[in-house]
Formats: sequence, C-alpha cells, structure tokens
Amino acid sequence: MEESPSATKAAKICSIQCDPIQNPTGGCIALCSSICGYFCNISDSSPPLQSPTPLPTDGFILSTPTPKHHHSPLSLPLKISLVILVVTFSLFLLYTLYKFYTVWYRSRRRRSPPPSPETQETHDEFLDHDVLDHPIWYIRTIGLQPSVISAITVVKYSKTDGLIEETNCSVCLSEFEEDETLRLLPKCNHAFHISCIDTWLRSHTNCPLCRAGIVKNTTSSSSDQNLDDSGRTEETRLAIPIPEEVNREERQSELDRQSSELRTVVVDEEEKGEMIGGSGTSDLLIMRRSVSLDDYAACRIRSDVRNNYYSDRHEVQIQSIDGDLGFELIKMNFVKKLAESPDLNSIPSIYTYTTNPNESPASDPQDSIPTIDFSLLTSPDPSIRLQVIQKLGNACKDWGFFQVINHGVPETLMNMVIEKSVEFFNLKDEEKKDYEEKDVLDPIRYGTSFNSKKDEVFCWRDFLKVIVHPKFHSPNKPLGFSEVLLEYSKRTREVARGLLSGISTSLGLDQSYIEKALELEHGLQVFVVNLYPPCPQPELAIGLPPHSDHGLLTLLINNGVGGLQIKHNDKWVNVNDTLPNSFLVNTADHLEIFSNGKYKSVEHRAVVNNAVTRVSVVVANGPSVDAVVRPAYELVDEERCRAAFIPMKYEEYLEMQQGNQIVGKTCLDRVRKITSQLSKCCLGARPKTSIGGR
Ligand SMILES: O=C(O)CCC(=O)C(=O)O
Ligand SMILES: [Fe+2]
Repeated sequence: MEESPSATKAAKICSIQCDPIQNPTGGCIALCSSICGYFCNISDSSPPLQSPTPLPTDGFILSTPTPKHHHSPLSLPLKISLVILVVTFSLFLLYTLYKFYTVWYRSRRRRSPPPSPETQETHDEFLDHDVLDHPIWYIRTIGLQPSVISAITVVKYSKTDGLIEETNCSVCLSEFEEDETLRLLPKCNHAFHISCIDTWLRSHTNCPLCRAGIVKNTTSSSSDQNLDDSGRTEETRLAIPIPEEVNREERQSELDRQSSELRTVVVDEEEKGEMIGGSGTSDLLIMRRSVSLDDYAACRIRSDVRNNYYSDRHEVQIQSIDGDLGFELIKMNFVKKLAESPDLNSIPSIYTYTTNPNESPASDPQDSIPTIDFSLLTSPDPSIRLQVIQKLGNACKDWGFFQVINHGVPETLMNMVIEKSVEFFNLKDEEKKDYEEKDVLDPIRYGTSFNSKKDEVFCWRDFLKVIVHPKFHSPNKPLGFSEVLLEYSKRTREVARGLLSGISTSLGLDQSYIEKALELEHGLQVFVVNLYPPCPQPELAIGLPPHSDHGLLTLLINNGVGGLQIKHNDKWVNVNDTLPNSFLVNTADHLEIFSNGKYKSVEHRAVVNNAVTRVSVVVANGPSVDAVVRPAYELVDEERCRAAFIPMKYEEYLEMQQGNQIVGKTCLDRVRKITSQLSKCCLGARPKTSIGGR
C-alpha cells in the first residue's frame, strides 16, 4: 500500500524531532506515535502517546498540549528492575516507619506519668499497660494487672455443690477434677483453671466464654468518691463475685430488686446457724443481699467467704454506687487512715486476732537480754576478741536476740532515719500511691498488714519495704529521705557484716566463711519501716503475728515505744528496756539453716497499744539472692550430725515467705528435714567444732 504524502511528511518530521541525537531536548508530536522509530510508545509515567483518534488525513497538528516526552536511554529490563527496586524500597521504608512508631508509642506510654485520678477511669488502674503484641496478627491487647487477677475469687471445684455449672475448663478443654482449685469470674461466674484464665487475663479484660467484663467501668473523681459516716472514702475498683448460690434465677431476681440505696445487712444468729450447719447453700444466701460494700466490709466479707463462715454477729453497712449489685470493692486499706477516723471505737472484724488461749501472756524477761559491745570484735587484744565472740555465739544460741552497743552508727543518723520514715507515712496519699505494693518482690513496697492478698486476719500495721542492697532503691519523697536511707543502709551493713564475721568464728569457721559462702558482698538488704497506729482495741489486734525473719541477721530500732515481744524458752517476753542508741538484733532463718540448727531464728511478734503510734525501723541482712543456702559442710557429719535442712536458693525462699501468710516458723519448716532423720547434734547439742578451729 502506498504511503500518503502527509504520512511521509510526518515520518520525516518525526525522524528529526524524535531523534535524541539531533534533538536532545525535543519532544514527540502527536502524530509520531504510530510511526516513531524511537521511544514514543515506551513510557513508564506519561500517559500513552498513542492517539485514540485516527490521524487526520488533511495534514498534521503539532501537539502543543501534549507533555514533553524525553527519550529514555534505559533499556526495558533495566526499567522494570528499577520499578521493582523502588516498590521494594518503599515497602521497606513503610514497615520501618511503622516499627519505629510502635516502639515510640510504647515507650511514651511507659514514660508518661500515671493519669491523675480526676481524669482517669477507675477501671484503668487495673489494666496492665504493657500492651501485648500477638506476633501473628499484631493485635494490640491490654490485660489486667497481676494484682487484680490474683484478687479474683478462687474456689474448690465440687461436682455436687452446684456452685459451678461447667464441668470443664473452656480454655484448655480438660475436665475439672474434684477439689481442684479454680478461678470464678465475677459477673458471669464462669470457672476456669487458674493458670488458664490468668494467662488469658494478662492480655484481656473479660471472660473468654461470654465476654463479661472483669473490671467495673465506672468513672471516679475525687468529687464523686463516696464518704461513709466515718469519713472513709470508697471507690468502685474491682468486681469480685459474691458466691453463687444454687438457684441462679432466684439470685438474679433478688439482685434485680435491690436498688442503689443505702442498706444494712444484719446477720443474726439464726441465719448464722443456718449458714454453718444448714443446707450447705445458705452461707451464700446472705451474700446475695450485698451490693457494693464499703472497704472494710469488703475485706471482711472476702475473708469470711474465704473461711466459709461468719465468725460473729455483725452489721455490715452497704452502699451501692452504681446499682451494679452483687460485687464488692477492694482497695488498699491502710491502718493509719482507719485509725485517724474520729469515731473509731472498735476494730473491723478483719483485724480480730485470736491468740492461743493456752499461751500465757508476755512477761518481762527474767534474765537481761544479752548485750554485745561491737567495738570489742575488732579489739587488738585476741583474748578480748575471743571473749566477745563467745558471748555473741551464746547470745545466738540461747536467745537468738541481743542488743548491740558501740556499733559506730551515729545517733543522729538513727534518729533521722526514723524521722524521715514517719515523714514518708505522712505524705499525701497521691504522693505515696506510686509505691503501693503490687507484687511482693517489688523493690519498693508501701503496704498494709503482712500480705494483704493472703492474710485472713489483717495486721494492725502499715509498712514500707525497700530493697537497699545490692542495688539501692528509695522513694524520692520526702526530701532528703534517700540520702539518709543510703547512709543508713551502708552503716548497718557494716555492723551486720562485722557481727556475721564474729558469728562465723563462733561456729568454728573462718571469720570470712559466711561472707564468702553466702556472697555477702552482693547480699540482699531490705529496709523496712513498720507503723503501728494507736488501736482502739489493742488486746484484740496484732501488729505483726509471731514469725521469724528471712535472712541472716535483723537489726531493729524503734521510736521509743515498746511493742516487740520475743519467744524465749517457750515464753513470750517483752523487749522494753533497751539501751540508748543500741540496735536490737535477732537471728533469722538463713542463719539457722547455715548453722544447721545451732543458732535458731527467734520467733517474735509486735503488739499494739491504744495511745501512741509505734514505729520500728528494721534492716534485714541476708545472703545474695542467688546463693543456695544449705548447712555449712563443716557443721554436717553424716553419722553424728546430718544436714537438718534441704538446700534452697535464697530468692526462692523469699518468694515463698513473702508470698504467703506469715505463721510462726512454718516457712522454715518447709525446708526442714523431718526430725526422725536427725541426730542429737542437729537438735541443739553443740557441734564438734569449737571456737578458734579452722
Ligand atoms: O516492729 C517490731 O518490733 C517487729 C518488726 C518485725 O518483726 C519485722 O519487721 O519483721
Ligand atoms: Fe520480724
């Protein structure tokens, strides 16, 4: 077919216009597209140059509106590779930006101070702000704090009591076994294995079965807190279930009838009898009347439910906050606050402590408590050193308790540490809130009782516990506290190590034996302040029940108010008249283990009074947390003096002791071997080694 003249003309123009050599800056013209021998049809970004309209036959039109098109010197495969590279790079960039954002967002959440109570929803306090990223889906979930999870009711499974409808755990799908311990969720009463549901609740805030929430979604502000008659504040915190009775419908209709009004429940003898000895379900009937309870009632009912009976006839004042019936409130109830209520004439029953009726009341000691002159331990005269070491050994063996004088810690520092500790307790609630106990192994713990999550009877005591060695921690308030604390911890550590070197020698070991074997250079030192406010019924309450301390040696001072009692020759004796500027020192569990029972940890307790606040400042000095504590090999003899304790890492012992209720020496008994396996030597007789040996 013959080419038209206009096409020939166009081809000619094109060959000049589009040739990159002849016209390096030139562009295509519209008619080029069908005839161009260069790159007019190849473009990665410009719209296709191919004209949708047929070429005009009567001449050509210069494409002035057409964007300039540069001829690319790149080949097609190279261009494709470039495109792939750019796309890959962009995706990589986007992903990196996303990662940076999530890291920044999380660190910002961690750094930002906790929101003020005025602006924060109450339930938020119970959420665990460590957002969990599920690796596959990258779903960001927030769970509950461990302290909240562990506050949820635990029950024993029984097929016959009808309390739990399900027969298996919906998380792991395995059958519940008789007497198995389960967690019963509030609101829905669904039960699960503790480990199954706890794992779930670390990343969720509701029931895995029915999605019912765990934490109440109420807003709290300082102005909408409820004040009861005694001026105590009340906040809705956590929904904890009132135990389920057999007839759920009945319970529901009963609950529906309740309204948001103030109510009083009186548990009378008849009901009590019914509850304890009756049908087996009526102990729960009383509970269904409960709406949101005041703090003390909540604690009490929690404890009563735990014990499964009401111990006495009592009144419980109940206030509903939001009409959400059947759930109680929980919050840290500090005794200081309770004691400050002007009309407090009696103690809430959760503080009622029953002493052993067979035990005679404490008396003053017949012999005076041993006194150790610390300065003599480093006397240049060896006979003086030997004398004081012997005295120290006897004090550990016969008493487990002694006073230390001439220790070198300035009196001003000792007074200052008490002063600053009291100032800490006098800080405003908001200022102390950051230090409120969440976990028993937190380095700084401001709390009440001994272990308020586990105690069935609460101690009339608030405390501050701070780990000051091997890593030093301190609250940053009040002003000057941390400086005083640092100095005090250093000076008391020196005293403890000096005493332990004497004790080491008194056991017939090298003076640095304990130091080395128990890694005292990294030894755990815990500073504890106990605050015992005046108590309206001191004879019914206890400051700290009988217990022994963990660690090796405890050093104690107080504000001049008596209250400490120790068990000596199976009788409780008062520790009142102590020498000025002295430390009261007692032997603790790990010295008993290490000495294979030769130096026993002393049992002691703190009683309270109705007139003044007592403050004691205690420093517990222990081995390194990583040290496995066992009886010293030199003090063990397979034939005559077997090891009386099983070895246990100090850290594990600590968790065991601090994570449970404190009852006498039961914690130590858990690592004690049974008596029948032991020889006389381990049960109190002197070991074969003597002072000055090896
Ligand atoms: O306060 C006291 O006197 C005793 C304190 C005590 O035993 C302790 O903190 O372990
Ligand atoms: Fe103690």
